Amino acid sequence: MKQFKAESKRLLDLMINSIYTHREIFLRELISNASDAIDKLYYRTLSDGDTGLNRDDFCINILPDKENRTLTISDNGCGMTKEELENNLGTIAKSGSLNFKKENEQKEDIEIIGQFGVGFYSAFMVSEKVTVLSKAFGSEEASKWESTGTAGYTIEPCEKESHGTTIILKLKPDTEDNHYDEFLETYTLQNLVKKYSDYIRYPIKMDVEKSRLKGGTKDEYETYTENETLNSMVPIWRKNKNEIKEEEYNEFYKNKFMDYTDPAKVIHSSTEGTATYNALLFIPARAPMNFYTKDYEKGLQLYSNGVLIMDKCADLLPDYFSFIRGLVDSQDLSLNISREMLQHDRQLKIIAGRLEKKIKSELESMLSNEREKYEEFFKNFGLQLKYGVYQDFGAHKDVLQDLLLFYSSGEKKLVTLKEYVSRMKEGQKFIYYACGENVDRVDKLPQTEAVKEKGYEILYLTDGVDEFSIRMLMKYDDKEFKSVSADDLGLETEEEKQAAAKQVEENKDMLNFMKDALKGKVKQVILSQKLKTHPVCLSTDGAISIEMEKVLNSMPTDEKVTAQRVLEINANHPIFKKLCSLYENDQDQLKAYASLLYTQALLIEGVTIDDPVEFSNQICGLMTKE
Ligand SMILES: Nc1ncnc2c1ncn2[C@@H]1O[C@H](COP(=O)(O)OP(=O)(O)OP(=O)(O)O)[C@@H](O)[C@H]1O
Repeated sequence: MKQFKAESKRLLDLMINSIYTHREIFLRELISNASDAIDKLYYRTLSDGDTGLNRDDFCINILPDKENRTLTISDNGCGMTKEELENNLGTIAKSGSLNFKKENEQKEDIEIIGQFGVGFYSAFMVSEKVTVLSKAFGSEEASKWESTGTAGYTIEPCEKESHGTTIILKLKPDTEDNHYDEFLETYTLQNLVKKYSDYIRYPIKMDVEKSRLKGGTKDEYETYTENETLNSMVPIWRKNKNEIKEEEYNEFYKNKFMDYTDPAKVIHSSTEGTATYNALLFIPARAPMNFYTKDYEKGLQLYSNGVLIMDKCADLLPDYFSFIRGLVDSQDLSLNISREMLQHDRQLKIIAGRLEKKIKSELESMLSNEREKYEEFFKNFGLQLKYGVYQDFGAHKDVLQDLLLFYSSGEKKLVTLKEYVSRMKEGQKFIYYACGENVDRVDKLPQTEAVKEKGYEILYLTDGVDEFSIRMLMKYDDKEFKSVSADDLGLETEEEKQAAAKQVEENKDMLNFMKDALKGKVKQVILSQKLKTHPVCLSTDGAISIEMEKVLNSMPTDEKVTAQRVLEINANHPIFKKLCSLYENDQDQLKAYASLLYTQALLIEGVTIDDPVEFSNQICGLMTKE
């Protein structure tokens, strides 16, 4: 049988130019390799007993050299023999690290990063020549591997004092669009280490030039060089919860997610089993400025073995919890070659599912134990939860319904649906709600009179999305929601209903006359069952309410919707008698009255009226009538 031959040159070309989208990750890859090499030697130390090595001596060094345009990354890890150099760096997709992992599978705490055998070649994205000097631990000889990329490589013996590997990158010349020399800037290198390799477990060091006040002077400065450790090494999320102080979490959050305020809540969880991960999540104390805009990007940082894989992994959070900031670190992820994407999202789905449950239970416990704090949270992010109920055709309503708060007419504060139901009166069939711009306005709505008179609580819905969410919920604890503007509020007895029907029948002609006078603006004019002292109000027939009409029509589309309006008149109000008498004696005046009453009802609902000037003239007409 013939063997396939890897077209090395083409493969390398492919590798260099198409695997990675950000060339800056070459540094992450080389540092990860160095960390793997140190890990391997360290494990050997553990199993072979005394090798004369001390864990504290292990480190990775970065050395930029602007004059020669080189960037050197060196480690004092296991190093490579000539054969290993040949095997590992001469064969694309050959990973010594993967072999090591397989051979040491039974050992605990192995956190080797490499697995694909391609990361090293990312160096060619920024380098015209790569030189590797390596000396295997315990060997006397060192070798030099050198390559300019697709043309091949050379290996020859060389001098190297101590064990480990030194990689020298000769950076490509700058072009108009590509400034490779940015990788020689201290600032860039510091940032890249912080971004991708902050939690590598060995120190990553670099000489950094600093300035200080010259001894004995007050305003003279001198520069000096300090060998600085660039990474913080210990990921706070891997520490034991009991050992972390609140301030430590807060500082971490503020630095990492660039917020000025301490988070409202820290959620730190570690899980083993089907998915092993550490998660450190935060609920911000305030919604970011752009939170409710298109610009806001949800997602958690995703680390694999302490190396940053993705800055905003959206799949880890459902939209309704998009306010959560934080990170997840897992060894179990199926990474693809570039570590820029995940291969299969099964593992990710399991983690996301667990996180969702965890976030929900944290919110629930905040709601029961820290009510004030929860209300503050709800002020910031409640809208997102309400959108969540409405989104995806209500698929998430069960998850979210107990996290919602609405203002209650009875309690005069925010209440949960559960609390509302627990206080429902005997015989109360529905959960009542009323919509409007703000609590004060809703409180004054004439439609609320009859329900209030019964001593029933009403939920005041003041956000545009509220009624949509409530309609999506349909029921809570088997109790239907009912708008106070609905035609049948379920408040009357059978006799009351019959008496009302009789009264409507008796006044049918007048009510129809008024309807015609309003020229199609209302579907019906009826005698109201919900008004007690107020003369008039508006209700709707059909699926769209006045509030929904307002919300839908405020959206930037050309299509406008209209709620089917019903004008309700209070038969117990003196105006009713007046209407009856006008119907008998002055039908022209009745037309004007119908229009006036309708406009008043619109104003009460907070709907802009079409012709305020005409309204004003009509009122003045009445005011000056002798
Ligand atoms: N600094 C180093 N010290 C010792 N061995 C190294 C070093 N860098 C690379 N190697 C060896 O070369 C192999 C290939 O490295 P490369 O970065 O291409 O792949 P990898 O790290 O195994 O996998 P991945 O593509 O997932 O990063 C490694 O598996 C390792 O055996």
